[in-house]
Amino acid sequence: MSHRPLEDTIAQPVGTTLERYIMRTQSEFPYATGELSQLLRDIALAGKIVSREINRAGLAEVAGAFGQQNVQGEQQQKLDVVANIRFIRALTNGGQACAVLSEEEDEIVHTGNVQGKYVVAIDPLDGSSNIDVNVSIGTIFSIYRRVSPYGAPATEADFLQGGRRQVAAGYILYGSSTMLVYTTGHGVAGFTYESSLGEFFLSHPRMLIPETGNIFSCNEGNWHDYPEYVRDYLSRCKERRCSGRYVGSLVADYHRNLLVGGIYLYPPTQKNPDGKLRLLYESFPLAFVIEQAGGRAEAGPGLGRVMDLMPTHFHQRTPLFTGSYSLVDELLGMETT
Ligand SMILES: O=P(O)(O)OC[C@H]1O[C@](O)(COP(=O)(O)O)[C@@H](O)[C@@H]1O
Ligand SMILES: [Mg+2]
Ligand SMILES: [Mg+2]
Repeated sequence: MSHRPLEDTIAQPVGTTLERYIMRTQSEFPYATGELSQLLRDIALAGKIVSREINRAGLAEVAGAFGQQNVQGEQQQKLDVVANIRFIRALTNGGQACAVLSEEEDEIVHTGNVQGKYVVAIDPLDGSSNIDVNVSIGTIFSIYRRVSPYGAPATEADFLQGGRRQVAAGYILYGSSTMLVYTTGHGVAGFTYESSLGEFFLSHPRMLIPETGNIFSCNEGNWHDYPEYVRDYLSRCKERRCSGRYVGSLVADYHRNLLVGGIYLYPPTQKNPDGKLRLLYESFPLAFVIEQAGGRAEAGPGLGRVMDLMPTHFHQRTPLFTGSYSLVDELLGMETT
């Protein structure tokens, strides 16, 4: 039996852990006093726990519906509730977040950390319709520095600051591997979870989306509801023999396009005239990441960049067109042709 020379084993670096990367890049954070670093660690910790829960998704105790509806009128899945509890608990115990706004909660969740300088908006489990069919799902998060006074509970204003006031944002993808991807406004980095070591390792430094791509991603079942410019754009993609790819989990469709180029579209439909996706904990964080990766995120012709939208309420929705710069540019150009 041939033994790998010890040198080879020792020579193999384990890589940069998330912990080490956060410490190394902490100086980039405004106010760089370690609180935001701790917050990112808390999110990563909850992500590891939720990843473990998701790996057991087929087992009765975590499979299926929870039997309650959330504020969006959607049936909550058990894992929606589990993920929601795990993230809120980690953010509460971590001490840096004074409040959390979650897709699964009607109102702000005050953590009791009134000295905490940050608030977090979160989609604890994205792609809920795919949980029980073993298809990739995710978590999406957005972090703001609070504007309300320290020492008092957070206020609505802390969450309605607008996309440009995010200090950090990202997502966790629970797929063939579990990945954490985030930005603090200094580029985008991706980390892959090595569960046997319980560590996220830097696997995708300086993520940049290709300027163009050959993939369009949307639920064509809504074709008849789509505005004409969207149908025209999709027809043009098909004439160009682009590939249609739609997982039905925003994080999974978005991540694929971020790596290989492409465009994700969730236009307004009759059922959702403002689009389906939520501004504060789906569109804003993914818009921040895609812009930092050289891509674009738009709400549609005449509505402008997602990051420039000013929110008025917690669970508001927005159309979303995001991905490779030239593909989104082309889509916006359709309206006038
Ligand atoms: O079934 P549809 O209408 O295509 O919608 C799918 C979209 O809805 C979502 O599932 C909404 O997110 P949640 O699962 O967090 O509610 C996205 O992940 C996905 O892109
Ligand atoms: Mg979602
Ligand atoms: Mg969700």
